Amino acid sequence: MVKDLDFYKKISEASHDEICVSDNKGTIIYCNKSFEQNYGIKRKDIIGKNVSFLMDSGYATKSPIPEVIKTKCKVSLEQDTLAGKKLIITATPTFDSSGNLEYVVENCRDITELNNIKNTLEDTKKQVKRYKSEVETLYRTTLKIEDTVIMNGSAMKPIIDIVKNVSKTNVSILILGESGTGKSSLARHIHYNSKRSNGPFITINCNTISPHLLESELFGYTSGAFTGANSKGKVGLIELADGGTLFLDEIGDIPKDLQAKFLQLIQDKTFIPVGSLKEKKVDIRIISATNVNLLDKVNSRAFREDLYYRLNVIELNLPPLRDRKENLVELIKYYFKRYCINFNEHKTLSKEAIDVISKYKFPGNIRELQNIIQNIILTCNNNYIDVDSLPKFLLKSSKNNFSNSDSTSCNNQDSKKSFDCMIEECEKNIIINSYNKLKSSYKVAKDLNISQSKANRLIRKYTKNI
Ligand SMILES: Nc1ncnc2c1ncn2[C@@H]1O[C@H](COP(=O)(O)OP(=O)(O)OP(=O)(O)O)[C@@H](O)[C@H]1O
Repeated sequence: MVKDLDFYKKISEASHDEICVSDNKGTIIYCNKSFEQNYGIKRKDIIGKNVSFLMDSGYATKSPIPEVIKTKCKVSLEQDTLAGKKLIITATPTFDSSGNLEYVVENCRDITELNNIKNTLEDTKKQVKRYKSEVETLYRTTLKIEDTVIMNGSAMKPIIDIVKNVSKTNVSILILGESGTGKSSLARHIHYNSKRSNGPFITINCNTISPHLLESELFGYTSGAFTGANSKGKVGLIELADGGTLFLDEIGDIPKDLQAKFLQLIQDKTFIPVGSLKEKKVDIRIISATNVNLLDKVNSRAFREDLYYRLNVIELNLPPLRDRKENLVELIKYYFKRYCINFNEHKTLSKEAIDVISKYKFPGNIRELQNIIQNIILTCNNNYIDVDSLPKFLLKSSKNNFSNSDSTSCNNQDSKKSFDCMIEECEKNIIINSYNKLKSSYKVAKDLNISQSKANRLIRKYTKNI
């Protein structure tokens, strides 16, 4: 059925997209209603004028029509109008029966809203990034996570040298050391000195999340993955670490059934959320830490050997504080100054007092040192803190350490006696340190895994003069 001109005019007028037609010289001969809205100009003011009028009078910044006239080909471009619209214009040539250019038909889509959505999305992405870093800052402040890492001294030098070399790479690092030696602090130090420092630093403590929640907390889950799950699904901690560092603390406590999933994560940086069939990829650096002997766990088949070697590309062994003499002195000075500022105290610690404190064995490492320094600042009434103002257990431990070396040398002639004597001295130090720290025979028994009657007997034997 042949339709009349009115029919085509109606269609063109109803079109949400702009339609504009010029002749082969660029003179506008038709435009629909959307054109008026896009450019903020009445049809009567443009029809019969050359398209260049739009640019000359500032209604538009460019037009594809001159280019189509020149090339006789279809041209598309993006443009901003005086009316504040963002448009995508496609101009197509039409030809007469002899192949000569007859008209240029412009079709134009308003993408202002789409563009706004795109900008909002970008803003949201930026905000998410900002929130991530704010959460990290809050987390660090709430948990009073210390940023300063004091790593001077000969015992720490080999570690610092390795850290300098590996910080800029993406290799996996395994940090070993007793509790409180600074494994988490070192992991953060590596992250904040790496190319990933602007990305997130996410810590997962493998023994604090309950084993049946661990997989979904780490790898996330899809909607309806299990009863009680959030209906929208949840992004796991591993995905939150994308672009940054994932710190796996207490790595030795990863349940055996999750170790294969971790192996895939470390090898290919991919994982499958709980309840999903689709693999996800993340860009992460993995640092792990433990205070247990992981090789023992490998030997007893509690820890996968292949996972152990993937985690342990670089191994850093943090020595206990008692083996870091120069570092220990710096730490005493640093924390004394820091806590004096915190407590608004103006106190000084004598050189001799520092010497006595540094002879203590610090079984609880830096964490114990922090407690002892706070205790000294808050319990000592003098502003100048000398040896005689220090807690008794520090003086005792300092004397014990001197007498230790005496007893060893004086018994050198009688090797049997010397050996027994050394064993006794060790026992004495362990009991005194534990009792001074825990102040209860019940806790000492638990700490040292001995019966309470044995703990009582040894405490009586070694502490009668305290
Ligand atoms: N090199 C350092 N200089 C100054 N302070 C440090 C240093 N290393 C650790 N600390 C501080 O010592 C405390 C214990 O450190 P951290 O938590 O890193 O030890 P850890 O070995 O990870 O302990 P755990 O095995 O119990 O988790 C923290 O308050 C930390 O800020």
